[in-house]
Amino acid sequence: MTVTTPVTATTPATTATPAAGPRPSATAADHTSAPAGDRTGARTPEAADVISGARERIDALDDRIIGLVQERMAVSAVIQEARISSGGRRVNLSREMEVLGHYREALGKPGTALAMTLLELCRGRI
Ligand SMILES: O=C(O)C(=O)C[C@]1(C(=O)O)C=C[C@@H](O)C=C1
Repeated sequence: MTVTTPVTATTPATTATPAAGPRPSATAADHTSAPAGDRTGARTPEAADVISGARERIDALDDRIIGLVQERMAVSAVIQEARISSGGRRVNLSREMEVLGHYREALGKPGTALAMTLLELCRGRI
């Protein structure tokens, strides 16, 4: 089986401190049909190696994504504080429509859901 590796960048996408924390430990379900000590679900050692390596890359990418989300939250807070201090409202719906459209164009319908989650992280629930 061939595993494609579309992401090749190795430089950090942000200077923000990655939010690395403890990862959940394996549950009993992870071990039901795999060799002892294997958490990949692979049926061969070769596949297990591919999966383990790719998972390390995913973990590193997730750390960068989390760092970018935290950076976005901080920048969004600057905007909201400036607007509120000037007498405006926290939320600007026309701008949110632009953000939603941007994500939808790039990622399709699930991109809209992702953008909505990001907006909620950045300005709270409305
Ligand atoms: O761009 C703004 O005006 C923001 O306040 C930032 C932001 C965002 O996080 O993208 C947050 C709240 C607004 O409702 C719209 C967008």
